[in-house]
Amino acid sequence: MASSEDDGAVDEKETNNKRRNRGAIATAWLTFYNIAMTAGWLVLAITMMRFYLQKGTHRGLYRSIAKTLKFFQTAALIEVGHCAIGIVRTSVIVTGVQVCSRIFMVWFIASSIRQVQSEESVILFLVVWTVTEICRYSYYTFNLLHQVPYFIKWARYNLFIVLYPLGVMGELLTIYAALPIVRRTAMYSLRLPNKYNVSFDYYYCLIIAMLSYIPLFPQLFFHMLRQRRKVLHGEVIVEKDD
Ligand SMILES: CCCCCCCCCCCCC[C@@H](O)CC(=O)SCCNC(=O)CCNC(=O)[C@H](O)C(C)(C)COP(=O)(O)OP(=O)(O)OC[C@H]1O[C@@H](n2cnc3c(N)ncnc32)[C@H](O)[C@@H]1OP(=O)(O)O
Repeated sequence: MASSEDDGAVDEKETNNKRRNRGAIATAWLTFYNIAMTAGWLVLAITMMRFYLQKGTHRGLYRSIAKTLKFFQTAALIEVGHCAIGIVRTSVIVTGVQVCSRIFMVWFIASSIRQVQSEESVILFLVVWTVTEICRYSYYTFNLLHQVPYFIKWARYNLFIVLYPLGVMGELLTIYAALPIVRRTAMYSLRLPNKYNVSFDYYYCLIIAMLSYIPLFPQLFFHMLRQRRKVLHGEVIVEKDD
């Protein structure tokens, strides 16, 4: 039977092999990608702070950052590609759900429904996403350089305990605020009769999206708790492949 020391050695070898297998080009690309994303979210943080300090209100703030937000949040789709081609050791499903739900919030709620843009809940999820992403992408960058300052590691694997529920609250309250507007305007909906003979009601689609947080959010949260135990406490966690 293999001893735990042997297991540890095998584990370390596997990690080194995976790092070596990633190759210099992939590492260079990931470093560039993470630096660009950290910079993008820093720009968003600075723009939001400047807007609030100058205007003294959150009204109009969303419009001032909409383009930058759409660009950098949509660019996160590349991460699903990273997982799919195996250059980062993360689940395609976990990353896909996280990224797609954010893209949905940005494109199909906050940017499409002007009336919700001045809701406090929008500012809540924007601030939470911004803090999270600055910590996450800077952690990945330093990790690739094998020099992670402890406070960044600490922030990456502790802040989410508070920020994740707050972000979810901001997102759900925003979708909730959108419901009456969507119902009134019948936006993105297709009513019968029509030449395709298909009906689609965006209002019910939003209700289903809200309900889907119930099974999906705990899975994302517990995934992060497992990552936290692995990174901060060195626990070896055997994850099922996708
Ligand atoms: C389409 C209709 C949708 C309808 C709605 C559906 C609702 C679904 C509910 C979803 C709720 C989401 C709510 C959410 O939006 C709210 C918020 O985000 S609030 C803010 C707080 N959020 C967080 O803190 C997010 C935390 N979660 C995550 O970070 C994600 O789980 C994930 C992005 C997937 C990251 O997890 P991951 O498994 O990657 O863990 P690690 O970060 O520890 O990374 C593991 C290893 O991979 C390496 N890695 C990963 N990415 C990179 C990269 N870009 N560059 C380099 N390396 C990378 C990382 O370093 C680790 O490597 P190693 O093990 O060698 O250290």
